[in-house]
Amino acid sequence: MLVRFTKMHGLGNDFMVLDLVTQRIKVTPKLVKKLGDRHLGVGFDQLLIVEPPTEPDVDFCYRIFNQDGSEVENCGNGARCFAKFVRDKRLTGKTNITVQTANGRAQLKVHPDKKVEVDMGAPVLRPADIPFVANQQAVTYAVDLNVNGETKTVELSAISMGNPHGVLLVDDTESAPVETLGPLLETHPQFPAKANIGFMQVINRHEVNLRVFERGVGETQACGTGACAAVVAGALRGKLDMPVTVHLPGGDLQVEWRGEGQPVIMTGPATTVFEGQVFI
Ligand SMILES: N[C@@H](CCC[C@H](N)C(=O)O)C(=O)O
Repeated sequence: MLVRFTKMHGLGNDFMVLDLVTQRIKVTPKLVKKLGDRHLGVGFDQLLIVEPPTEPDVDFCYRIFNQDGSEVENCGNGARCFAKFVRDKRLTGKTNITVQTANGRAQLKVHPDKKVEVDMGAPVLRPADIPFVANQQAVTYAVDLNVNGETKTVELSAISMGNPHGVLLVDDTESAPVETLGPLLETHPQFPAKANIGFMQVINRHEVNLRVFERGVGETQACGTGACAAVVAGALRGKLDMPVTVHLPGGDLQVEWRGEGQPVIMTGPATTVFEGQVFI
C-alpha cells in the first residue's frame, strides 16, 4: 500500500506528517519504527498524525510517536508544523487552531509572518503528576546516578509540559555531558515514564542555550517542550525574566511564562522539506 506523507521540521527537529483525515492506516509501534529508520525508512525524530477530533470544540486530534515507536503526550516543535500542515493541505482555513493531544489540548496560532505561537498549557510541577519520584515538591532535586561504577549526584528540576522533563543547569552547553548523562537520566528510576533531559546554560536573564536528550530518540536539534520546561526551571530558580530566547542547536525559540498556573507560550518557525509516498 502507498501512503502519502510530508517531511517537515521545526528548527531541525524533524517529522514525518501523516494525514489520517483523508487516508486510512493502522499505525502500530512496529510500523513507526520501520518508517523512522533513517536507512530503511523515511527517517524522523517524531511521526505526527493528523486525525479528526473525537471531542467537541476541537479542530483536530494530534498524535505523536517517537522514533522508537512509543506514543507520547506532547511535542512543541511538532505542534507548529502541525498548524502549517493542516493549513497548507487546506484541511482548515483557520489561523487559530485547537488540537486535542493524548492528555489535553493545545492552541495553535499562525502569525502573519508564518511563525506559529503555541499555548502549551500550564507546566505541571507536582511530582506524582510528572511523573517523578520524590517525597515532596521542590524547585530542584538531587538525583543519584551510577556513572561507570561511581555514584554521581546531579541537581535537576522536574517538570511536565504534558510530557516529562528533567532540566540541569550547566556552565557551557557545548561541553555538557549530554551523551553520557542524557541516557542515564532518561531511564532513571525516579522518572517512571522515562524523561526528556535538558542541559541549560543561562547567558543572561532573557537568553539561554539549551541541548536536549529526548526520550525515545536521543539528542535532537531542538525540543519545543524542552525549551518550555527549561524556561520554567530557570524562572523557578530565579535566574530568568520573561520573555526568554532559547538558543537550540537548530535555531531559536521565543518562550514566555508568567508564573504558576499560567500557560507557557512558545513561538517559532515551521518548515516543509518535501512531499512523498512510501510503501507500507
Ligand atoms: N521534540 C519534541 C518532544 C517529542 C516527544 C519527546 N521525545 C517525549 O518522549 O516526550 C518537542 O519539540 O517538544
